[in-house]
Amino acid sequence: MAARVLQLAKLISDSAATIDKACTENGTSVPDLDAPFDPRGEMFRSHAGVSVAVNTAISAANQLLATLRPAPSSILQTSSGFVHSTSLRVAFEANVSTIIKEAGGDGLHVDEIAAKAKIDPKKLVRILRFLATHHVFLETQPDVFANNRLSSLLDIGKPLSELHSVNKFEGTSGLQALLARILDESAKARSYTWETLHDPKSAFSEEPGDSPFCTFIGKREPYWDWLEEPEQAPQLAALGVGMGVMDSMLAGGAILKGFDFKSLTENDLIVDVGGGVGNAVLPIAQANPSVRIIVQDRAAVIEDGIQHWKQKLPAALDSGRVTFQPSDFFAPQSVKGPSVFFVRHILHNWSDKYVGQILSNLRAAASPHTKLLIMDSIMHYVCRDPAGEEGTVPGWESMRNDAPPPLLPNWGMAGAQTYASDLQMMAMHNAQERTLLHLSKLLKGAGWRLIRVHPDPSHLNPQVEAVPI
Ligand SMILES: C[S@@+](CC[C@H](N)C(=O)[O-])C[C@H]1O[C@@H](n2cnc3c(N)ncnc32)[C@H](O)[C@@H]1O
Repeated sequence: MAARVLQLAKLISDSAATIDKACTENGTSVPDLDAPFDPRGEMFRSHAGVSVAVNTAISAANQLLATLRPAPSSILQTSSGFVHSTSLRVAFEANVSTIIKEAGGDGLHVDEIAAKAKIDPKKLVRILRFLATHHVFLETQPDVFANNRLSSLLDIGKPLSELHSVNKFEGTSGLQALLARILDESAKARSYTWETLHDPKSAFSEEPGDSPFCTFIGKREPYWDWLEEPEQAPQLAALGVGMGVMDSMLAGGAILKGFDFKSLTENDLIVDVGGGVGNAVLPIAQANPSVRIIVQDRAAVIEDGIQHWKQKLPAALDSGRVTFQPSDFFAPQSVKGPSVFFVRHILHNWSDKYVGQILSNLRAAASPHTKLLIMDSIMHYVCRDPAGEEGTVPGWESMRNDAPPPLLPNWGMAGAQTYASDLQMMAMHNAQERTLLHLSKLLKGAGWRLIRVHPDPSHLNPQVEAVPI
């Protein structure tokens, strides 16, 4: 009997039928894996029922793989997961996708790719073959490689001749900038996770200086401080652009589908706390031409932010409606009683001890009418959720949407990105993503009450709303 295997296979074939029917009815199609990435090809995901069908198929396919593959082979494959990131880094840093694209035609011989990349073709070919086996690049003829949907995302979209500049990511979607950081210092930091968790000096620490990243660089210097070293200028610039990837992935102004930013008037003020270059509030400023916005961040980031807005929305800067302000969120907040304190991708960079300080500083500056809006991933248990008191918060029900058995309740591989992000926070900052219950307790401890969750259609960035107690 292989009842479970048949059950998983049926979930996959039923999902495929749902996707096919939706595409046929809407005149769209599932993009070809062998063709370069085109954002318009993602249209099919918005048809009714398709996103659940896609998640079901992804979750079931991975469970089927784990069920059918010999267990020793599965665990060996998992143990060498780093080969994916190291191989991807070689292809990325050597600009292989751009070299292939600029050559035109149906693919390029590895000797020609390697000559342009100035690396040994005998070594490069094995890396490209490993990646092609995992659906990144195509080997169209022996030793000839072409771009496919995944490998084309390694191309920054600028000519090869411009890819040596420090600001090569400026003006891009940010995906490649983020890849650059993940494949470099993040990957290296993560490989020191065990050493850091095992060492009595760092094992139970909540300090950012005790992260696996610090073990890797060999000094207790938190990531944000390291980024400010003059020799890390390209890394700092890339991270600023990389943060914008969340916005390009949340196409269609998804940030505006949660909290009602459009109802704010010229009497309202949003303070984007730790706002970086102001990527998160840019769509808000575009959609609402009245609301005033202050973007606060470390002094080192402010000038990048101003330059970013000079390109994207100069009128907002010129009118003074949007301003940048150097600020430290561990010091008392200088802006009192704004309409909204907006905190995106900040709390997940800090351990509970520091999140308590950030939230308390904001609470001390809040008026009774101030709303606190937090955007971070919300973690789910892998098992079914017994839904404690957080289950009564408006919006939570539609966010916690368990997968049907025999799939993992948290949708397994279909939702795995948030778990990777959680461990990324551990590696770089000794910090974490949180469950709603965890966040609710931290809010309460700092004088805030959780009142609503605005689920995000893409599940990447729900908005959590709180008010002063
Ligand atoms: C992950 S980024 C998020 C940026 C922005 N909120 C967004 O969503 O695009 C974290 C930001 O926190 C800023 N930051 C780190 N420590 C800070 C501090 N003590 N005070 C203010 N900002 C800080 C960093 O400079 C960085 O821009």
